[in-house]
Amino acid sequence: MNRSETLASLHLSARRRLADAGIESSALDARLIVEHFTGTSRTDAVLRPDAPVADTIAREIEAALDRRISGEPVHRILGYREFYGMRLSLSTETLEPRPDTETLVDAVLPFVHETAAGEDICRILDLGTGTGAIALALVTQEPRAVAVGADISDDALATAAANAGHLGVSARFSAKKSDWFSHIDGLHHLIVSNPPYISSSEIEDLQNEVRNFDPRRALDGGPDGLEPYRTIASGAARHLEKDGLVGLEIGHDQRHDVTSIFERAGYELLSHYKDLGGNDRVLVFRLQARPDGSKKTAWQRK
Ligand SMILES: C[S@@+](CC[C@H](N)C(=O)[O-])C[C@H]1O[C@@H](n2cnc3c(N)ncnc32)[C@H](O)[C@@H]1O
Repeated sequence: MNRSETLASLHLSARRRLADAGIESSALDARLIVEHFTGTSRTDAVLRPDAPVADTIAREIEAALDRRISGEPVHRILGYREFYGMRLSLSTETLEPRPDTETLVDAVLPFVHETAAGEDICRILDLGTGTGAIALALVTQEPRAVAVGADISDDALATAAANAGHLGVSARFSAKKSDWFSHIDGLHHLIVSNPPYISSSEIEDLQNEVRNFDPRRALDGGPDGLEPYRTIASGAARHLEKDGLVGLEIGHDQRHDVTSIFERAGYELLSHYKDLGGNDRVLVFRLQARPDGSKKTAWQRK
């Protein structure tokens, strides 16, 4: 790039560099990078194409394009990713939240609203919270909801707490260090989790962008990818309110395995959901045992 750049020339050269390097999403990634480092929007690119861009900024963009070309995902370079309409900061030990995970939020949100309407509160536990994505989406959508976001990573917990602060929901979100349930107290109406669910041996086959930039601890579900589900199935009942639910993201081929793990632990599958790509992605369970004969709520009968 030469050193007397305008917004339009930078957009064009960035797009060309990424396309020439064979980056699949070159147009989008180039736009996101240029907008981020110049602090401009799509409207600026249309209304002020000749706006001059300082050399220092052009050099930052060049460095970001180099990182993208060497395989780093664009949102890692930007340091944030949008999830459920929120801008969430990322850090070294957080997974980039994925659009598929929004399916889990959509699946449990009606229950969160219903519980909050009936109880004036809905207590949520998000196991393996990462950036806080799932818990923060739920508490921002339901003002009476409160959430504990648990993770084993200090870095992830600090990031989740900072994200809660930026979203103005710190009073209703607490980040808690816990090895799954090890440091969790109290009863929750809803337990949600998108645990690591890739088998250890499959991790080496993942796309470079996932394997090299998402933290291994966020991906590795043990020898068969199911270990975290076994741990959650065996511990959840001690932390669930009566009539509480467990909502889980799963790998596309794990519906039957995860269902039998939870059925063996005394749960029944209430519903399952596919992601936008048509893959099995979310399971919602409730405890089978109902010794007091209490009825399912309207939401649970749907
Ligand atoms: C697939 S990521 C999900 C992150 C986030 N919930 C999301 O959906 O974007 C799994 C998360 O589980 C956390 N984790 C891994 N092992 C854990 C454990 N033993 N106890 C608690 N959290 C754990 C990882 O640090 C990571 O943040």
